[in-house]
Amino acid sequence: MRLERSCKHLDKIENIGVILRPQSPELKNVYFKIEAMFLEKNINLILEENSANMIEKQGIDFDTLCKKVDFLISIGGDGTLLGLARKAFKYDLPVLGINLGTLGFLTDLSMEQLPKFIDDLLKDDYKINPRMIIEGQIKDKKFIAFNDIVISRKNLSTMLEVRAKIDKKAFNTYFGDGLIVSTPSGSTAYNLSVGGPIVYPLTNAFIITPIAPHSLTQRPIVVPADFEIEFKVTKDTGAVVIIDGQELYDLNKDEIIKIKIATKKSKMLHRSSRDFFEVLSEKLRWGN
Ligand SMILES: NC(=O)c1ccc[n+]([C@@H]2O[C@H](COP(=O)([O-])OP(=O)(O)OC[C@H]3O[C@@H](n4cnc5c(N)ncnc54)[C@H](O)[C@@H]3O)[C@@H](O)[C@H]2O)c1
Ligand SMILES: Nc1ncnc2c1ncn2[C@@H]1O[C@H](COP(=O)(O)OP(=O)(O)OP(=O)(O)O)[C@@H](O)[C@H]1O
Repeated sequence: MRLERSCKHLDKIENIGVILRPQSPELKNVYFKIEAMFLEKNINLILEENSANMIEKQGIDFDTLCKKVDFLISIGGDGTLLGLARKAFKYDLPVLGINLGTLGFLTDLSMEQLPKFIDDLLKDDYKINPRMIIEGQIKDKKFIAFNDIVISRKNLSTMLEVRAKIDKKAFNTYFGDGLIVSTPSGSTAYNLSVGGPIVYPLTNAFIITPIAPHSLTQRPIVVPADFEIEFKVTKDTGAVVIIDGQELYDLNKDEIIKIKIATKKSKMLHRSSRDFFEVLSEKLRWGN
């Protein structure tokens, strides 16, 4: 398909690391089914230790796991895959999502599609898409986001005032509930709910979308991937920064959060037939 880019394929497929959705011991039987499907093709699954403990199996810690495996599988929903993609990023390992969650927008495969996918995998028929990652920094604390970084008001009864600079030049002051800085992959998450644009996942850009802005002219803006952005909360009303809905930091008055696109990309393993517009149609009911 046009615009599709693929990373280098895997050198070998012998060992795969597995992470299960937390607090879901009911995934035990599903895991055994998946393990049997891979074992039949002489591929070993190795469980990460927290997932293993949850279903009373043996596992190894995440760092050791990443040194042993050829790629990683998340079994759960989008949240589990997001958590895994963020952790796998520094090891440069591709991640595949098997969907046992509710929406499963990012997760590629259903249990029904898995047997064919394993056959295709062994025929080198799959794709590894590069996904843009956002890097954020507040003082010395650095973090990464796959979907989005949200600057949100902490106090429900007051409005947030956030000054924004692009490439060190002031460009806007946002008044409202906050704002979302989203990657193209994250554009279909919170960004979409507050009226932001859907951006094709492999586009080289990121999106700044105000949340409930108190001005009719405040609109989402799509900016090139090499811009560096800074935000500063200018009133003492209390603000929080939320990364992919999973990590949270306070942002005090006059503290600066710096945001830019990481030079490295995250790697998502997909069926070669996966098509973004089909996902929109199936999951978001486009055209229905
Ligand atoms: N009002 C909202 O829509 C809202 C509010 C808070 C957070 N979020 C989103 O939730 C994300 C975290 O997801 P989660 O699954 O861990 O939490 P969650 O379980 O609270 O899920 C939020 C929903 O967003 C979906 N989702 C997540 N990433 C997506 C993506 N890239 N494209 C389309 N849908 C996606 C999930 O499947 C789920 O249905 C955050 O990154 C943020 O974007 C959305
Ligand atoms: N590694 C993780 N770190 C933090 N939270 C996580 C992690 N994995 C999963 N969660 C959280 O657990 C909850 C449920 O997980 P998940 O999103 O995978 O399932 P779901 O909600 O059934 O599926 P979906 O997100 O596709 O609707 C989510 O709120 C998610 O953010």
